[in-house]
Amino acid sequence: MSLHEIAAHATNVDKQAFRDAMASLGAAVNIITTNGPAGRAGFTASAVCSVTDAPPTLLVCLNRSASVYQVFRENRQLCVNTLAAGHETLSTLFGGKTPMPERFIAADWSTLATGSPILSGALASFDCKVSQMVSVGTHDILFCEVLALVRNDESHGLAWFDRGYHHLMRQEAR
Ligand SMILES: NC(=O)C1=CN([C@@H]2O[C@H](COP(=O)(O)OP(=O)(O)OC[C@H]3O[C@@H](n4cnc5c(N)ncnc54)[C@H](O)[C@@H]3O)[C@@H](O)[C@H]2O)C=CC1
Ligand SMILES: Cc1cc2nc3c(=O)[nH]c(=O)nc-3n(C[C@H](O)[C@H](O)[C@H](O)COP(=O)(O)O)c2cc1C
Repeated sequence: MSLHEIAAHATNVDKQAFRDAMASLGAAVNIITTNGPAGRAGFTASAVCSVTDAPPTLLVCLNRSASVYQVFRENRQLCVNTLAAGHETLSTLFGGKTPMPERFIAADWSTLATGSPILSGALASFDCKVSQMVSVGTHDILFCEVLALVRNDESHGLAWFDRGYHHLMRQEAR
């Protein structure tokens, strides 16, 4: 019996029950981009989290069956672009099935340290090198060390909650 089979037998919680419960965890929405020897690619991700500030590191969970997987695996550098209110259409474009050139043509991009695309108007863009990749089930966890970043403190935020987009308003100036 493989480790995966043991894990599947050890729980009575099926995939759908897990997803239904996960739909109640609100999360930031991000477009993860890369450019390098393997080419340019990008996808939408809510599975992004801060790991440590020394060295500044975050993690991104990427499904190994995604069309973009090999490009990210080979480039080993990426940018986490945290989306702002108004980026819903862009998020859906990068959320699957759309050819890569059509995804990128829909917005303005620049570069910072690694050459990965930095999205104009993102709330924050974290330009990173991938320091470690760990496989868990269907996904790889990419640990990403932040080499450079830019912030935009003007726009409101965007959250993915209950399978839909929601705007997060900034506090009034205090
Ligand atoms: N971590 C991931 O890989 C995520 C994938 N998605 C994908 O986006 C599409 C739309 O998602 P929803 O409308 O939120 O409905 P959904 O019912 O597919 O997912 C509900 C929640 O379950 C979690 N989830 C979904 N698929 C997952 C996966 N393969 N591995 C780990 N967690 C997963 C996420 O927290 C998601 O928001 C689906 O195709 C889904 O697979 C969405 C969010 C996270
Ligand atoms: C709101 C939202 C959040 C998503 N979060 C993730 C994620 O965290 N990890 C992941 O591997 N895929 C996630 N996906 C799915 C990927 O964006 C999608 O599989 C990716 O664009 C690759 O699609 P493709 O294989 O058609 O190119 C998410 C999709 C949406 C709409």
